[in-house]
Amino acid sequence: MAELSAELVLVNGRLSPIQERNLVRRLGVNVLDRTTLILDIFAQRARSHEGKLQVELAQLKHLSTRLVRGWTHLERQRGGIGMRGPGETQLETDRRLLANRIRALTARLDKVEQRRAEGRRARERGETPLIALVGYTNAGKSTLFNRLTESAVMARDQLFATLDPTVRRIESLAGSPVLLSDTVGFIRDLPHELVAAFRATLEETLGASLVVHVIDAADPDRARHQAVVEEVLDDIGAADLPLLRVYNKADLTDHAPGLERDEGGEIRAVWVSAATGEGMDALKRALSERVGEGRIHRWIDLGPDHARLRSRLFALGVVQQERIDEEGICHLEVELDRRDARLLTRLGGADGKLVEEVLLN
Ligand SMILES: Nc1nc2c(ncn2[C@@H]2O[C@H](COP(=O)(O)OP(=O)(O)OP(=O)(O)O)[C@@H](O)[C@H]2O)c(=O)[nH]1
Ligand SMILES: [Mg+2]
Repeated sequence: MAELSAELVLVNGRLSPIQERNLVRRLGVNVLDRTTLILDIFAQRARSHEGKLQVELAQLKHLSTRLVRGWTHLERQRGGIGMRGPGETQLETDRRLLANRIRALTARLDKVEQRRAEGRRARERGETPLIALVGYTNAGKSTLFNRLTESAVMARDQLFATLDPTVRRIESLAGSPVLLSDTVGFIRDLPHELVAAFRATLEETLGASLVVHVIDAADPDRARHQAVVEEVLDDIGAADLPLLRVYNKADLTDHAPGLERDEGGEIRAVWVSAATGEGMDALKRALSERVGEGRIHRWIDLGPDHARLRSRLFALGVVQQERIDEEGICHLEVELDRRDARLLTRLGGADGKLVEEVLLN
């Protein structure tokens, strides 16, 4: 946390134009607000093509809001960013060029995102369950990811060490293969431009069968950071996915590594140290116990009045086999996420009721 907070003391909050100009003079830089700073860090960390595009786009969008709002007083001091058209002030030229670049980047990002969505759908069709690691920045997600996959994703004591989602296949975690994803860390008061920029990345999480919330157990701000992450999950619509809380860095606390269960025997949390490897067996047990939980695998019988439901199930690609008996009743073997089943209840009427009774019970 140290890296950013020293600078934040200086720049947090909105500055008046006069304060801003004085700071520009004193420091000789234009990096003056929290968003610009975070974006700067993001720009240094982005590795993938998509990550770089997302950061550049967010930077330009942010710059353009500042051009409109607060930069007129700096107009004469700056060189500007391109050739001035006839009768244009420098500010107008800057705005026009920015708008062009933003459009071009948006178009390129749309394409990249489309390709990634296709990849995600292909994965879903493949039906290998996805476990998504999420958590506040610096909680230890990448270290844990490396432990679980025995791979070497960059783990560092710095904010946003990971910007691009990484997905690996683990052959034998829950007895059967699973996919594990490591994603960008969340942060308190993430400026809304950034939430928008990384929405696509965060939405990877929505495809997960199990969300693993990695929490830095030794963080003095633990409760607040934990709440922030769960609010963001709520925001992107991931609140009703199965969630497992993992308290990492147990080595820095008095708490023993291992499983915590509630009175009903349900796993409440797991304490681990990704750094020392303590608690990893307990974590693996918890993951395999919980990952199947969000899946429904059963037979459903559909009469002729359930044609709509039948076609929706086929469209979702969740039908494993179909047998039609002499009375014309379709017996379908389906395997799907509880979440998808819940969405199907929106069909309402007899279809919704059947989903409720047969799939969700
Ligand atoms: N003592 C201790 N340190 C740990 C543990 N797990 C991770 N760390 C350290 O915590 C720091 C952050 O770890 P990362 O794995 O990069 O954290 P992250 O959540 O991926 O961070 P971002 O990608 O920035 O969101 C690194 O210095 C790790 O070495 C642990 O169990 N114990
Ligand atoms: Mg990381």
